Amino acid sequence: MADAAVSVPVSGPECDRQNASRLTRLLAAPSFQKWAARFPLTRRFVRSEGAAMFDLVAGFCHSQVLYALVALDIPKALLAHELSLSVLAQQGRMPPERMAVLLSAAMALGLLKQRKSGLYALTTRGAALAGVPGLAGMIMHHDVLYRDLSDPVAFFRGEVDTELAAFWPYVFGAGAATDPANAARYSQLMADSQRLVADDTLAAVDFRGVARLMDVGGGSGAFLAAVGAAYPGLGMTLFDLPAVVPAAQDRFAAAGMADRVQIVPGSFRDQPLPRGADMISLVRVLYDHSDDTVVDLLAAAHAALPPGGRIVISEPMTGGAVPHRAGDAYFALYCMAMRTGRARSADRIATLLQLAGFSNLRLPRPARPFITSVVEGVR
Ligand SMILES: C[S@@+](CC[C@H](N)C(=O)[O-])C[C@H]1O[C@@H](n2cnc3c(N)ncnc32)[C@H](O)[C@@H]1O
Repeated sequence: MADAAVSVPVSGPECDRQNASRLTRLLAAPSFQKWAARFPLTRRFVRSEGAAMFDLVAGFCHSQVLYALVALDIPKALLAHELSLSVLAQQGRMPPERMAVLLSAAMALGLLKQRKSGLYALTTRGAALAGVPGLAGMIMHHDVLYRDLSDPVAFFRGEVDTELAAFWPYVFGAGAATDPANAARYSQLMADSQRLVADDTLAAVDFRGVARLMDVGGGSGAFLAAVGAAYPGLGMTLFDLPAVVPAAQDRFAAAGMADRVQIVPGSFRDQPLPRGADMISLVRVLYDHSDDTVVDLLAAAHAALPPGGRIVISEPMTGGAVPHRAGDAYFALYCMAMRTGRARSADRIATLLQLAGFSNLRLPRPARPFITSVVEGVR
């Protein structure tokens, strides 16, 4: 474990002892906490703050309960049948008393419930675990991020040789991302979770009047297939790495869209983007890359669009000046573990778009910031 010694300046613009001292120190004092926990006007607040603090303390156990449930396929099994402890223990190959601890933990987290008969069933939240596309896959690949975060101080200091970066080999450049098996693995994870992202992007952006949409870094085409289904007259271009795009052919053929889509293999780091589209989308692409790569990519998008052409960025974003849990306490860490990645606020993305020459920026309020947020601009 890395040492956590801190040295702070004793005075000056970087250290305000006066402000920090009064209320915060009072709140932290055990004697004040003891009094506030009993005083009728503060009692409820102190209890709920205590419970919220304990949730943070125990959050890593909650994640592992979730992981075990999914790894043991319990949500899927309970979607098909309500089951007894002994059946679940047998299926999980563990003693019933240990399975009972897991199931009680899942009940405490609101994922399972137990009938009077003793059978276990899914709650509404548990049903999401079984049914939300891509959620199980996302949870299962967290074993990698969990290892990367095992020494969090070293992680934040940048001293960990993170494993997550190897899961997304293109962060090391297009030349490192030529293995089709690896490309298929990450593309499947992305495609599985794309439906919700596409739903929220379609709700935030009006694609009417667009003749051709080019999805850059479009993976195996799940986003274009969703937009193409909603806008039957739309022409489409998919641009992604050569190891990735072959999977898109089958998707578009199965959706009866093959004649509407042009598939262009290539790397936006090494070549200009194809022209001919009047709208470009970048869905969950910018946050994989450093500012330098993003500046070049947005300039390439600007060059590829005609005047009046539109650009849409859709990806999970941070809260900027108002940090939020999904963006700032999850995606920001995830992107950091990818090494080249960086979660950005909508304002920061809007600034980068402006620097690339885009105007008329739109930042619609996201419906579900943990799924995606959107920023739109016009060339
Ligand atoms: C996180 S995935 C997102 C895929 C898809 N847009 C989605 O949301 O499901 C990032 C995509 O960018 C592609 N990509 C990364 N580097 C690239 C490059 N240099 N040129 C073209 N595509 C690239 C990857 O192959 C991958 O499909």
